[in-house]
Amino acid sequence: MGCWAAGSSLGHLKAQCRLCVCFTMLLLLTYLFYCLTGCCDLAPSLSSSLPPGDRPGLPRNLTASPDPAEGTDLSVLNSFGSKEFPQAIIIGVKKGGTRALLEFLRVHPDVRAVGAEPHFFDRFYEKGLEWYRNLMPRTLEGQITMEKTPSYFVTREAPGRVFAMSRHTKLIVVVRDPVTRAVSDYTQTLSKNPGLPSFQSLVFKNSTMGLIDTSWSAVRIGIYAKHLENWLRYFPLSRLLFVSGERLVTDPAGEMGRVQDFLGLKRVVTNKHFYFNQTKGFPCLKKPEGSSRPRCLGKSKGRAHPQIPSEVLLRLRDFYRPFNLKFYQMTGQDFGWE
Ligand SMILES: Nc1ncnc2c1ncn2[C@@H]1O[C@H](COP(=O)(O)OS(=O)(=O)O)[C@@H](OP(=O)(O)O)[C@H]1O
Repeated sequence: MGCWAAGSSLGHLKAQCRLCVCFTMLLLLTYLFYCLTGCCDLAPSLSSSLPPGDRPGLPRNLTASPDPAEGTDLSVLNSFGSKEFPQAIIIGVKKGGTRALLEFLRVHPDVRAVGAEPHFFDRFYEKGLEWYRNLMPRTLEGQITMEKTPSYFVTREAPGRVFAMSRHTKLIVVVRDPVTRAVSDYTQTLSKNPGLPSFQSLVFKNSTMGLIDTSWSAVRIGIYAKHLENWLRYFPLSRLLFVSGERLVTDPAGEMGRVQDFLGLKRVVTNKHFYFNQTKGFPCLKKPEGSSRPRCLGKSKGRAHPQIPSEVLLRLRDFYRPFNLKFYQMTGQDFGWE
C-alpha cells in the first residue's frame, strides 16, 4: 500500500514537471512570435523623444516609440526593425548628381533610404519630427537611415533645424561646376516650361554691363561658399563630406569609396557594381536595390543641355571664380572648375 502511494506521488510529480516545461516552452514561443512580428517595438520607448544619434547605447529595436500613423496596420506590424531619424542626409546640391549618389548607396545592404525627397527641413518642418521619422524605412541594428533633399543646402533655416534633430547628423554635399550646374538647372525648368526665356536673358541683370543676376536661383545655388558658411555655423567641417559630381560620373567607385568611409560603412559598393552605358553616357548600376537587372537613372538625369553662347558661359565662369576659390579653401579640396 505504502509502495503504491510512493509510486503514485512520483508519477504525479513527473506529470507536473512535464506541464511546467510545456508552459515555459509556450511562454518562450509566444515571446518569440511577438518579437518576430515586430510587436516588441510597441513597448513604450525609453528615450524615443531623443533622435537616434543622441540615444546612448540602446539596442535599436528598443528605441522606437509607438507609431501613431500606423494604427493597427498588420502589414506594418509584420515588418522588421524600427523607423529612425536619418543619421546621414544628402543636403545638396540641386543638379549635382544627388540621385545617382543615393541610388548607388542604396546598393549597400547597410543603407536604407527614402526614395522620394521628403523636403522636411525646408517645406514641411511644421509637420513635426514624428511625421518626418514616419517617412523613413525601417532599419535593423547596424543599418543607416538616409534621405536626400538637395534644396536643404540653400535653405537658410535648414542647418539649425537639422542640428535640432541631431548634431551628430552626417551631411553629404554633391557639388558640380556651378556653370554646368546652372545650365542643368535651366534645362530642367525649360523641360517643364518650353516658353522660358533664353538662359542669357535670365543670367544677366544688365547684359551690356555683364552684371550677373544673383537673384536667379540657377545662379544663386552655385555660390557654394556662401551656403556653406551657413552650415558651418552649426556643424564642424568634419561632419560634412563633399562629393565631386564630376568624379561621380568618371570614377563612381572611387567617390563611393570615400562616401562609404565617411559613413563608417564597409566598402561594399565597388567597381564591380558599375558599368558605363554608352547610350546613356553615364555609369549605371549592374544590380540596383531590389532588382537583378542593370539599370540607369531615368530620362530626367543626363539630359542634353541647350547650346549657350560661349561668351555668356565665360562671363559666368568669371563671376564664380572667387567664390569657387573660397569654397576650395573652406573645404580643403580643389574641385578643378576652371
Ligand atoms: N550615373 C548617372 N546617371 C545620370 N545622371 C548622373 C549620373 N551621375 C551624375 N549624374 C548627373 O546628375 C545630374 C542630376 O543631378 P541630381 O540628381 O542632383 O538632380 S536633382 O537635383 O535631384 O534634380 C544630371 O544632370 P544633367 O546631366 O544636367 O541631367 C547628371 O549629369
